[in-house]
Amino acid sequence: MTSATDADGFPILPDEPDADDPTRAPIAVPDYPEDFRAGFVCLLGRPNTGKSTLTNALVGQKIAITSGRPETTRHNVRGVVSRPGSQLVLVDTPGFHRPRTLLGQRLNDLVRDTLTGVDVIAFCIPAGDKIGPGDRLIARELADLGKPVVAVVTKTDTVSRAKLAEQLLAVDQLGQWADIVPVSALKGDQVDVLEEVLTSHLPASPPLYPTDSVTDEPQAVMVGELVREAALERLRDELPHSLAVVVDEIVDPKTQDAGRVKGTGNRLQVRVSLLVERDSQKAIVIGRGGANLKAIGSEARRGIQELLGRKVYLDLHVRTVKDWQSDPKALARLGF
Ligand SMILES: Nc1nc2c(ncn2[C@@H]2O[C@H](COP(=O)(O)OP(=O)(O)OP(=O)(O)O)[C@@H](O)[C@H]2O)c(=O)[nH]1
Repeated sequence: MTSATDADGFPILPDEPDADDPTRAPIAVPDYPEDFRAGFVCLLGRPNTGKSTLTNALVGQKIAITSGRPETTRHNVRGVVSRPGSQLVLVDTPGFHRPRTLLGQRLNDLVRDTLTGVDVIAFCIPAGDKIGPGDRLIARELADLGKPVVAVVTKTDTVSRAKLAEQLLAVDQLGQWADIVPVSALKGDQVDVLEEVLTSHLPASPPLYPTDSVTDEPQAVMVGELVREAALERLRDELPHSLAVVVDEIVDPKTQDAGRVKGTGNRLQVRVSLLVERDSQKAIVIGRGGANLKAIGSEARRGIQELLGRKVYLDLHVRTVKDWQSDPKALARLGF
């Protein structure tokens, strides 16, 4: 077992969880109604079309990186919208664009991989942008997928009603859409309608993520993102897209039984698993003498403490799960 300590001398445990350790128990999914709907939604569109902002508006918290510059989103970001009768799992993809560069080609492959695993696709087209070859390219790709596609006309606050009506017509003529929804993520306009429409295209399914806490879930997503970002930053090109992050649990010793970690005081205990597909990747993530994992842990802990506004004990584990990317639903039930 490789072990490392973080900057405060607390252990960062990179090995398999102890099956008998009660703090490692999977998160229980509570009872759900029989007609519960749950599934994956992929937000798709050219760069800068408002996908990240819309993800944030749907989830209700800032979880994706947004910026005025195109193509800032380099990896999938998930948000979970839990309601009493439904659960939308949002997958935010990199911008879909013409494969001019190898990196572009890789991003497009990633987009296609993502699309095969989702239940409904939301295709984002800004209200004020003329429909161009990029949009037609995406529309063609989507036509062959056999999945419901909701055309989302974004940034409606930037145009007049007449312009919006014109754009809705143009979008209607662009392809076969399950629905067309105009929305302004910035103003929060029609975001609830979009949520309803997307949910209507989900299959009957038990919740894919724990539903007990609507407000805690985005927090866990953000914690996971911070760990993932720290890992990608540290590992750069060594480990491209086969790294997944699972937040196993967040325990507050002030209000919950804190388990068996001695010497961590009142720190929030955050347990996170890094999933890789091969043992060779596991060795990369851990690094020599645990150096990579230690650096990832320190960097992520700084961000998590800033996010949550309190001291955190971060417990990182690296696990090999063969081909975790191939079955998103099975993975979701594993807690991913
Ligand atoms: N006025 C207005 N601006 C918006 C709206 N949604 C997004 N924007 C702006 O459009 C720009 C791009 O938004 P993002 O959400 O980063 O777009 P994206 O599609 O995720 O971009 P990539 O990561 O490059 O693919 C940002 O400057 C946003 O503030 C909206 O509803 N109204």
